[in-house]
Amino acid sequence: MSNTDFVLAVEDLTVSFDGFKAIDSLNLYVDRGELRVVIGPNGAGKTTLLDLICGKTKASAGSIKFKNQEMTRLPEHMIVRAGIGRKFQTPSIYENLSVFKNLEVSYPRGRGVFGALGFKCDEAVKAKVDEIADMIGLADRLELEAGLLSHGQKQWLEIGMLLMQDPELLMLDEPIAGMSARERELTAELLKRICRNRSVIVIEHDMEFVARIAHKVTVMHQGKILAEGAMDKVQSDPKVIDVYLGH
Ligand SMILES: Nc1ncnc2c1ncn2[C@@H]1O[C@H](COP(=O)(O)OP(=O)(O)OP(=O)(O)O)[C@@H](O)[C@H]1O
Repeated sequence: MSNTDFVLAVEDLTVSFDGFKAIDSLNLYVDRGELRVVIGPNGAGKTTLLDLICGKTKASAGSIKFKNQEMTRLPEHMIVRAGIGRKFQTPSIYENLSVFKNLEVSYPRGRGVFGALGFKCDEAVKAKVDEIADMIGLADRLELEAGLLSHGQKQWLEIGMLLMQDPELLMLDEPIAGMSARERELTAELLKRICRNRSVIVIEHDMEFVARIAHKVTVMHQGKILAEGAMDKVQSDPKVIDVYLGH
């Protein structure tokens, strides 16, 4: 494929586990500044797709281009460095460190030879922490121990930790699981702010939330794309109703 303006271009992507194709010749194109939601029944391959993009799982065949650079042969840390951030379902914050420290240690400079926790905070890092804390709504919680945050706030902190690395593509797996209605609302607002200057891929089952945030929806089924487009178009697609929404 020639160079494209897409931030992410996935082509003919396939991964087999013992002969079973969890992802089967899949094509996916994500624009800069786009918020894409991936939906589909259990086992459709949604999580596996994100695992492939972030390098956690290696493709059997096909191509994943991020800003026109091939990712499929890169190790995970190089993919992170290229600008792809991934949040898993279970939060991985440092519970006994403050919100400030959690953000500070996530600044890329902190991963040096002295270890993540050892480096000195300078003004640039502090400014970044303040900017991100503001974005995730935790500016007035900076000194609080992260373990004392609410479930929703912990999820936002983890998103903030990813944002400290300024990813151009952020991928989130079911970000509102276990959240209250108010936290869901705030998360929708947060995601809208985040995609102003980066692309976001979200896996989600809650259709009300999907409708609120998605620019475009991709429906997966059996490792392939069943439908793709605007939410209202996808929602009224008989194929989608048949395999997913009708259940
Ligand atoms: N490492 C693996 N080894 C073997 N099979 C796997 C592996 N990872 C995923 N699979 C299989 O691939 C299929 C797709 O799984 P995946 O978790 O990607 O689906 P999903 O759409 O994210 O589902 P859910 O909505 O339940 O999270 C499933 O049948 C799963 O059992």
